Amino acid sequence: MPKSILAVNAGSSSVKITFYTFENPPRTIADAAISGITAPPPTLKYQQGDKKHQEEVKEKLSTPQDAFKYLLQRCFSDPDLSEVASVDDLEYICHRVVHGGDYRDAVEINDETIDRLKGLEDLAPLHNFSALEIVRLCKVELPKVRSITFFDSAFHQTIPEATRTYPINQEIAKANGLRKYGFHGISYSFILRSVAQFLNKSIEKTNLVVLHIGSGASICAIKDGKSVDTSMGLTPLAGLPGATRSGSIDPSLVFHYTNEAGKLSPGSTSEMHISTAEDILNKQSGWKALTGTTDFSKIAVENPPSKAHKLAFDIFVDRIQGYIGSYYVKLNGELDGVVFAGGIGEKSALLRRTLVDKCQCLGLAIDDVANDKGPGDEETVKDISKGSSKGPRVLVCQTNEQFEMAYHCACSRR
Ligand SMILES: Nc1ncnc2c1ncn2[C@@H]1O[C@H](COP(=O)(O)OP(=O)(O)O)[C@@H](O)[C@H]1O
Ligand SMILES: CC(=O)OP(=O)(O)O
Ligand SMILES: [Mg+2]
Repeated sequence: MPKSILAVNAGSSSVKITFYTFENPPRTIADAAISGITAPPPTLKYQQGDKKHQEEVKEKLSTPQDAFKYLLQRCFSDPDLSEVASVDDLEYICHRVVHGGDYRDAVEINDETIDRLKGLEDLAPLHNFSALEIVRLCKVELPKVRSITFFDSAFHQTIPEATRTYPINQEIAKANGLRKYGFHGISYSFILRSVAQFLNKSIEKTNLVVLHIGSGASICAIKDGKSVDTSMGLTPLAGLPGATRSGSIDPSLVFHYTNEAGKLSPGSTSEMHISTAEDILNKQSGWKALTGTTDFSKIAVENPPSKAHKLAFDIFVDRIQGYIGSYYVKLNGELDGVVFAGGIGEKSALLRRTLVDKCQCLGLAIDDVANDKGPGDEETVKDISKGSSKGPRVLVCQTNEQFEMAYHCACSRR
């Protein structure tokens, strides 16, 4: 039986896995996800071909490792999933790790790299912990399967020095790795390749402003196929607000918010240390703090249920508009398109319409029918620009981080 690739995308409250055939391009075999690890009961979503299934999980799954083990077992024991019946069917496991520090590329896990990854955990405990726990688990429990870690930050290694440097003491900055790294790069890499192909252009000649907006949101300026700026920074907290994140604020704010800011947060564990300030700005802010919901589909509606919902929507539009303007100028107005991606970017016609309206002066215009319809299931990129528009294209791209990892794994390791 030909071997397969398993791609893992672990967050703090969810673990998504996808099995692919080990071929170029990879083909999806099955998709499974556990969400709600931090707010039990956890939910399992499972998709294999046309078979879709969702259920509450009875077992206690309190860590990402538990969720990952449960998902593997579930898939291996499915009699309809003969292509992946045991660990012996796996050639590679690809892991999405958000913070890759100075890594410019994906790395294979061995004793040496696992030590280097430990250093990254200190830089971004909140974002790397779950993924690295699963990487460690695979090394111990699935030692025969090779693990590759792909980093969100690697795509942004091309950001120029003046953009990535914070104006602080440079000796301290260098010693502690304090600079802009940027994230969502696995997604940006997928979007760039897909959009360049859609526009029939070479990647090296493609200039875009891309919005990856989901529960974490960021925006990226791509010039000649390279990231030249992005809104997230040292950590994924900077830039745009998100489901529970504040995005950029005056850094002094948090010391006026609470005098406990520098203390360890109650959410810290013996393995993962997080300050109260980080906890407030990463987990107790954003849409949740403003409206009580983390679900942006309840906020992006024509008639918002409260003033707070309307304010949350307007704040998001305001911040994104500011970045689009800034990146348009950084790209010297020479952009092929503005691309909407991520759960919100792909699904919210209202947000796309509102933003394009606000950016009319840049020549952006959409076709309302195409925008309302959005992309079909099998449509990776959809052009929603107005037919007569001479400005940059307005595009929607259904991004896929798991596929991107499997694609690079299959391309480079066959
Ligand atoms: N129709 C919609 N309108 C607005 N937001 C939506 C819609 N459908 C889903 N979303 C939002 O997309 C976000 C999830 O985005 P996604 O990129 O899938 O997640 P994650 O960032 O966790 O990977 C959630 O905030 C969800 O509410
Ligand atoms: C980097 C980041 O914010 O990731 P996510 O959107 O998956 O939370
Ligand atoms: Mg995501």
